[in-house]
This record gives sequence, structure tokens and C-alpha cells, in this order.
Amino acid sequence: MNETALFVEKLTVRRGAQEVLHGIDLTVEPGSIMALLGPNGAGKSTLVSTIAGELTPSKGTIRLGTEPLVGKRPQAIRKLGVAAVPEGHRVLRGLSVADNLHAAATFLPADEGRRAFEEALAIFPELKEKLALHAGNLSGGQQQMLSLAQALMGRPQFILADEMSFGLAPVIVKRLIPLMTRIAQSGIGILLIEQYTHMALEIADEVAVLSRGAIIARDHASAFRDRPDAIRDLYLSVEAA
Ligand SMILES: Nc1ncnc2c1ncn2[C@@H]1O[C@H](COP(=O)(O)OP(=O)(O)OP(=O)(O)O)[C@@H](O)[C@H]1O
Repeated sequence: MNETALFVEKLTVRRGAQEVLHGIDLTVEPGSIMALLGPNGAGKSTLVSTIAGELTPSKGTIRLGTEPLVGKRPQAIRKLGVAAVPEGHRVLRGLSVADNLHAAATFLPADEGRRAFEEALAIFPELKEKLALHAGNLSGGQQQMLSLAQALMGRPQFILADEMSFGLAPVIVKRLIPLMTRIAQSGIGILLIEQYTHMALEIADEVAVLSRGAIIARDHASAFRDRPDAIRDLYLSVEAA
């Protein structure tokens, strides 16, 4: 077992009166992509929000290597190296693209911040031409790239990518999703929630299927690649039970 992995152990989370995650166990390895798939309401966003420190579990642990994350504030978790890229591209719309990127480098020493800025532009060359534009004037796909670039500039060890493709045209998603492979190759572990199951399976190393707050299947992505319908059959079998 890799000690620098992101470990979720026996995680139980309530929202209001309802328990929505029931003892989740999940490990994301550095440099690998874990696709978390499941129907609407399964608890995927709840899991991401809990890892990111926005929700407090009622039971269980989350660790980055040996470092416990439960009880830490979202900003502290981000600083330790776990960055959430939220659904719906939440960039600072009134600021320029350049200022959005600079804001993401606030915690870095100046020279490292400059390096991170250049690296982000190397990964997302489209943003280079838009540096002076207000982020609110970018297309949805470009805003999502900016959001991802901001997460990367914090030098994360892990990225939690929740429905990055939300609201984007499939043609944009086809360009965005392969970038995740490049990011993983740089050593960053990715927990990927993606509505386009076939695209998630193409790039993922492992798959965990969540239904009604429990992991109902976990395997190498290759086991599902040629039969994405098997995943929907799994959801349906749980729904029917
Ligand atoms: N803010 C909230 N307050 C109370 N319950 C919530 C809240 N947000 C989500 N829930 C409930 O928690 C459960 C899990 O929802 P969650 O959004 O985590 O699922 P999901 O798998 O991400 O679904 P989707 O794909 O629709 O986003 C659902 O039953 C949902 O109704």
C-alpha cells in the first residue's frame, strides 16, 4: 500500500436527518485516476465535499498518507495538497483570467508562483490568449480549464474533479477529459466524477461504483471498458432490490 495515497475509511456522512454515505472505503493512489460512478443522488458530491472539508462525517477517517483530514478546514486541506475542482466552473467572473491565476498562487513563494503560472499556461494554451479577459467572458469550457488550472497552481497531490463536464458541449468534454490523463502522469492522483461514463472509463485506472451511499463494485477500469452498460445494470440491480 502506498503511504502517500488518499485514504477514505469507513466514512459515514449525514445530511439533515438522512444518512447519505454508509461506511465508504476508497483509496486513490498518486498518479492514478479513480472514476467514481453512480446514479443521481448516490452520494458522489457528498463524498467529494466531505474529503474537501466542506462537510463533517459522523464516522470514519480521511487521510492524506498518515495526515488526518477530518476536522480540518477546506483551506487547510487544500494547502495540504487536496484540491477540489467544483462542478459548474466557479471562477472569479469579474476578475481577469491572469488575476484568477495569480489568486490561485497566493500561497506559493513568488518565484514558484511564476513557475506554476507558466506551467498552467503550458497545459492550457487557450488561456494564454485570454489572460486580459474577464473570466466571466470565457466560454464554459474555458472557465472549466481555468478552474482546473487554478487547482493545479496550488501544487496539489490529489484533485477531486466533480462533474467537470457539467453544462459543456460533448466536443469540449472530449478535449478536457484527456487532459486529466496528462495531469495524472505528472504524479497527481485524481478522483473523477463524470457523467460521461464511457469517457471516464477510457482514462480511469480504477472504477468505484456508488449507489445509495454504498460502494457496490470496484475494479480496474479495463474490466468495464468494453461493457459500460454493466455499470448501469449494477445501479439498476441495486435500485430494484
Ligand atoms: N444540501 C443538502 N442537504 C440535504 N440533503 C442533501 C443535500 N445535498 C444532497 N443531499 C442528499 O444527499 C444524497 C446524495 O446527494 P449527492 O448530491 O451527494 O449525490 P450525487 O451522487 O452527487 O448526485 P448528482 O449526480 O445528482 O449530483 C441525496 O439523497 C441528496 O438528496
